[in-house]
Amino acid sequence: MAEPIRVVVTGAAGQIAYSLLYSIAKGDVFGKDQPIILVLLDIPPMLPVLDGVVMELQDCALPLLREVIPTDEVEVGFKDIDAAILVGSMPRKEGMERKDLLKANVAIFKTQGAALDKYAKKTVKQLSSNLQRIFREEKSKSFWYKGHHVSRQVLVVGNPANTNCLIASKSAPSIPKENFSCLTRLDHNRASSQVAIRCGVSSDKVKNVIIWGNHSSTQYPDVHHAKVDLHGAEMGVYEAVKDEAWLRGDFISTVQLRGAAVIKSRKLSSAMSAAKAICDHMRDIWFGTKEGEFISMGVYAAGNSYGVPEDLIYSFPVQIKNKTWKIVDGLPINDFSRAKMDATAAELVEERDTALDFLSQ
Ligand SMILES: NC(=O)C1=CN([C@@H]2O[C@H](COP(=O)(O)OP(=O)(O)OC[C@H]3O[C@@H](n4cnc5c(N)ncnc54)[C@H](O)[C@@H]3O)[C@@H](O)[C@H]2O)C=CC1
Ligand SMILES: O=C(O)CCC(=O)C(=O)O
Repeated sequence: MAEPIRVVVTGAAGQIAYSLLYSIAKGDVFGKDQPIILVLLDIPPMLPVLDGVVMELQDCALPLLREVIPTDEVEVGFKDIDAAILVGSMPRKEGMERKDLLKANVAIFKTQGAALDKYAKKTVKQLSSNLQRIFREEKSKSFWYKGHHVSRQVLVVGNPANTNCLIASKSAPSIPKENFSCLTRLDHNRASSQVAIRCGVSSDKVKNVIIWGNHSSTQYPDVHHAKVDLHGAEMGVYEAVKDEAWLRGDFISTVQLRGAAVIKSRKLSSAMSAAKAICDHMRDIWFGTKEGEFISMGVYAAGNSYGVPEDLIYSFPVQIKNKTWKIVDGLPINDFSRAKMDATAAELVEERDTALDFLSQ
């Protein structure tokens, strides 16, 4: 059996982690033969709660789970990690926008980026030499050579996720920007599911929806390139749904505002579906996306072919192979889509500038 990998989850005493940790520990993310050391990072007042989570994980008697390390120290949390899932931060309450969390949360991601830079450094050096070797070996395979190899992955979940991810990455200058991504898979899953329900098919019959931009109410769920398998016949979503007004109206706003709708109803933000999306995101990084399919994730925008400003973490359609992600280039974009992609980019520029302003004070 393989050597154990070390996975840190921050905010490990919180509600998302409560669903997430079990799925990771039982092999849903990194594979059914991959032993795991789980590192649980939270703040000092939550240590007693973490003790309870450790007890429960032990009580699950999961064969892949080799060790559980609860801690409130970043130097323990981030040491030699193979994957970091940064959930820990404040969630919004009813009536707030996610960007209202900027001031409270961006400072956390600055500190954690700096800690990753410092304590995950050894593995990062290893990544750089891996990168060089892979680039040498893969030079002839043009498509994936242009992608970004990621062996030590940092996924930012805490909101506002895109901007927190950008700040964490900027605070970790020795770690390649390609190692950072933020979660928009929950929005992606919501969009697929809405189309599937509308068409009366299961959600696996819908592929290639795209979430462009920010994990916020300006995000653009786009189905112009998506396909539905409608009882054996594959067709475009517009053709399958036959209701352009819905696709351009309520479909988009339902996905954009779903997080707020869940908060209104549960008085707590999405947790089970967020944990499932984190698993989908990480599993696709580890094992690759299906042939001919793409998924959405927030990645560093440098070099994109869609005219999105470069110094942002923006959600794009992405394909992944051999732990190498690549933005799907060259999809045709109509005027309707262009306007929405630009609006969400503008919000991200504003969030980034506000965050940098807070951090410089
Ligand atoms: N990107 C996405 O799709 C989604 C993002 N979220 C975001 O995820 C975050 C967490 O949500 P929940 O688990 O529901 O919140 P929660 O309040 O249940 O748990 C958050 C945990 O983070 C801990 N924490 C706070 N500061 C920390 C720090 N500096 N280091 C380590 N841990 C720290 C808290 O003590 C708490 O245990 C929120 O910001 C929420 O808005 C939630 C759902 C989806
Ligand atoms: O909406 C929020 O602020 C928290 C949860 C979340 O990001 C979501 O449900 O999409």
